[in-house]
Amino acid sequence: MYVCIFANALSLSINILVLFFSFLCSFPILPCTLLKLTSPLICTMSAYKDQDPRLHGIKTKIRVVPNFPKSGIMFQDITTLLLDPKAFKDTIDLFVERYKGKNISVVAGIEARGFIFGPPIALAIGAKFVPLRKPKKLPGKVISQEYILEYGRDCLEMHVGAVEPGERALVVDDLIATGGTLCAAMDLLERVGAEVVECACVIELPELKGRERLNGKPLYVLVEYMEI
Ligand SMILES: O=P(O)(O)OC[C@H]1O[C@H](OP(=O)(O)OP(=O)(O)O)[C@H](O)[C@@H]1O
Ligand SMILES: Nc1ncnc2[nH]cnc12
Repeated sequence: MYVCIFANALSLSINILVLFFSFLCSFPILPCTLLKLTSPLICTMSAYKDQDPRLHGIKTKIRVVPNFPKSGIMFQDITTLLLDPKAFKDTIDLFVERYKGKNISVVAGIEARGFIFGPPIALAIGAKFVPLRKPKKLPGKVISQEYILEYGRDCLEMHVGAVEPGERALVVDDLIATGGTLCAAMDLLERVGAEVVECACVIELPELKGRERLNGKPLYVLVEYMEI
């Protein structure tokens, strides 16, 4: 009799499991939801993978100019995005939604295009804005960091005293290519004792593998551009 009760219980459990899985399969959307819940890395590093409806509009407003400033470079021109107030606002809003309430006290923007996106984000999240400038532009005492670009060499500088040890910083730029610029920016901030919480860019050129140069520091981008 006990064998019979056990066999019935087993068969009931199998039936419940079969019913549960058939139920899951009748909702094709569910596996994506589960993937989102179980793999935050995939979902948080590139907003595009989340398919926020605003992202398509942003991507379509970025103009690609072949062979600028040098032959072979596919230049990502964000000036066309700035011409569209909705797409520009959506860009800022997406970053603000991500960083509001994260206790970030400093937004460091990289010259020149990080100066366009950084200040509105800083104001909206209640942080100060610190410009990281090209050499000999800042009048006060500075610290400097050299780096190598997709098309040349450059250097970034930051005012001494602009950022205090222990501050939580967000680095903002329009684009990551090789990652050299973001590395230099993070080096400057970490040299004065700040904690870089994340780097944020509108565009990533994934083929240049800049993300891999950031020593595991999180990078959040809105759109990716593949050259092929
Ligand atoms: O990931 P990386 O290979 O370092 O390249 C990214 C950097 O290149 C571009 O700036 P650029 O140096 O052309 O300066 P600009 O904004 O002053 O024109 C871009 O705005 C980033 O700051
Ligand atoms: N392809 C690109 N477009 C715009 N800015 C860049 N900085 C480095 N590479 C770039």
